[in-house]
Amino acid sequence: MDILKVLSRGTKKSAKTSLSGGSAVGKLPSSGTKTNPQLYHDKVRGHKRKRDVEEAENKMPEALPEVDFFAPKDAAESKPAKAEPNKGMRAAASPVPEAAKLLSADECRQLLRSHRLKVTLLSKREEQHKVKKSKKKKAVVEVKKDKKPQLSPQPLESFGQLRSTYNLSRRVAENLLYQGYRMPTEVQMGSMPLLIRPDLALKGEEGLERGVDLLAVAPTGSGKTISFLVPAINNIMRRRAQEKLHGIHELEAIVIVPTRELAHQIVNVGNQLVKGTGIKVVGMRKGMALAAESQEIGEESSDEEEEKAGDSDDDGEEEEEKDGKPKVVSRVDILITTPLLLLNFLTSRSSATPKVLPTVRDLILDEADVLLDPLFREQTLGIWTACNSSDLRLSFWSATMGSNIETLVTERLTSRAESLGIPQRPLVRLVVGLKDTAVPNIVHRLIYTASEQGKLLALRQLLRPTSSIDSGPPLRPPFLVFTQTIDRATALQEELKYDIPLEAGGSSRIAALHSGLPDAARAAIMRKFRAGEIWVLITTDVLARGVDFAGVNGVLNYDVPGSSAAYVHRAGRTGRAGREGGIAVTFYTKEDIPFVKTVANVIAESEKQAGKTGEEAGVQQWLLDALPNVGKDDRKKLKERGVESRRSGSKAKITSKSGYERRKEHNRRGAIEGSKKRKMEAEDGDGNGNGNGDGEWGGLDD
Ligand SMILES: Nc1ncnc2c1ncn2[C@@H]1O[C@H](COP(=O)(O)OP(=O)(O)OP(=O)(O)O)[C@@H](O)[C@H]1O
Repeated sequence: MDILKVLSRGTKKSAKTSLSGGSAVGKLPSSGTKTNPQLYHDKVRGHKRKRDVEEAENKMPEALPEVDFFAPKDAAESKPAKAEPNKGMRAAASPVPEAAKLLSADECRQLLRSHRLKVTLLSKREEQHKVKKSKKKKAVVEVKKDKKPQLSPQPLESFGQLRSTYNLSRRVAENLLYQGYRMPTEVQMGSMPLLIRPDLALKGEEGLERGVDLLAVAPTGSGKTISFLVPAINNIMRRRAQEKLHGIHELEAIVIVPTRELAHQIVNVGNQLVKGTGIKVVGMRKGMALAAESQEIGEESSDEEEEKAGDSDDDGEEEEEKDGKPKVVSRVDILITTPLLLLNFLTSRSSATPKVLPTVRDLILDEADVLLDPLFREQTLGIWTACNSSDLRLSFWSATMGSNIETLVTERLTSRAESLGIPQRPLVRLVVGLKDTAVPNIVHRLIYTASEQGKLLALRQLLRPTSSIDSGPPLRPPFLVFTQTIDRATALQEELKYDIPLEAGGSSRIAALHSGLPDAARAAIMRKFRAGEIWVLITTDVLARGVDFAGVNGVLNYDVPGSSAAYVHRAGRTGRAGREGGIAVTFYTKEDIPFVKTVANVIAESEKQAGKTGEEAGVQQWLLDALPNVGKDDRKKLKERGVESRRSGSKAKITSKSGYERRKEHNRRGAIEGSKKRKMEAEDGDGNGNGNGDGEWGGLDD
């Protein structure tokens, strides 16, 4: 069914011409056109880069799997033609090894610079001096007066190098290639060598070649997930091969994420990458227990149960434990969890002291800035403390990272080393592009709608454009709509559910997902949205971070986000992996004017980065000049609570009914309830009605 045609029913122009002029449709993220996932592939680098790309493409096996962006992962798996085109496919997909070759210091520097990759050593001054000295011994370090030293580690030029130069497990390399990736994204270029073979990536850097802790800041949708999963998997395999530990399972890596949806997604990606390696990637669930120190090991779960836990390839519709007893999962190598779930297990009452996880060597914080924000901080730090191995390697990942988070991480690493009496591992920061800006390949629109009613009208117009593209930016389904609160998400869904024509699926095409829903309902909605059954998904910030819907064409901030970081993450749900044509629209009303400059600034900065000026820009200079600055206190309040008037009261309501209609409806409801009550009281023989009754429903306060 043609979504565009149905949604534009009743318009004079054809869907093709009236919506976006035909050719633009081909460029939408949902069209699945192959794109270059590298965001910064400027032509200045010219011939060399171009040749690299051609080489990478020539090396690809012919029978690559097709990517169907909306196929649910399990459905895609079950289609033999797509999942395993022929038996020899995996063998054919083996990456072609390239001769091991390291770039010179100058080449490294040039390549990193051309991809806007900046690598900085963030360790203590004494350590910097050490590095400074090592410069004489041909180290690749630039130390400028008071500035932190820049490093130029070996960048990953192609996935083939992972095998040849960095000795990645053949199986993992094949699994990676089988995903259909052709070339590494910038964050993969910068981080994978550092995490897989620091001795090679940082050859010549005294004190760094034994490994570093990493703080990586890279745009949304730039492939951070495999950047941390592949090294984590490979490190487990390498250590076990070296120590001749075959067929064992031990919890060696933990990935902490802020939401269940993101956890399920990472489990799915992990399961693709560990196929055939014997490694188990498991998502933490309520009531699940792990083999941890100071814990009495209970009855082991059956293999069947473990298979289920490890191989679930969905959005998390697993069954909860039925008997209420915790299930001991002894066969876990990599655990993906939200902070509270794991902390609850570590501090559960079954043991007097909190449990520790001494076997964990890799602790990964995905969306680290939110995990270390006051909201999650105690929980995250609790897990960090429980991982007490002296070999622990930490990595922190996000598209946004405030300097307060950097300071917190640095201090924590120092105090951890001191309390365990171990040398502090150097901390390296990797930044792709300009920190804290939105992904450069999307379009931004900031639209003034004056009032709440105006927002509804504007959204209806976007859903069913009736004239030309001048009437609004081309926001095409499937798209996400973000509201400030759960109540508003639910109300907006109620309001819009009849806006999609019945023959197009009607109300089933629109859904609301928020943390107030049970797990199973959340998972079902995720699955349907991925499958293309839901076209408009209304949500809160619960889906703002990390969640990867490859073919989402746009994002609508129905309510302004509470911070610039929230804007970057919400907008980043479109334009994933370098896809062009994504759009982020933000509505604002009179009430938002005191706060909207935060968003306007981040849009302006992102567009400057992307080289968009003048007419192309979503925020004009005059608007930036006209909007009032947002004070520090207001910024804080906005981040914590959003726009106050939208939390409760009449302004918080989303409805197209007038105040008069709503009062009438409310009174009618009240009258029915009152009459029922009176009837019941009469039946009970209490004719006085206890003084309640009609007085309870005095109408709405507007
Ligand atoms: N080298 C690559 N080439 C093409 N696509 C890639 C590559 N690496 C990852 N991807 C795809 O890019 C998409 C985004 O990846 P991922 O979810 O890891 O992004 P992210 O950087 O973690 O984003 P966010 O900051 O929103 O969490 C995924 O669909 C993934 O399959």
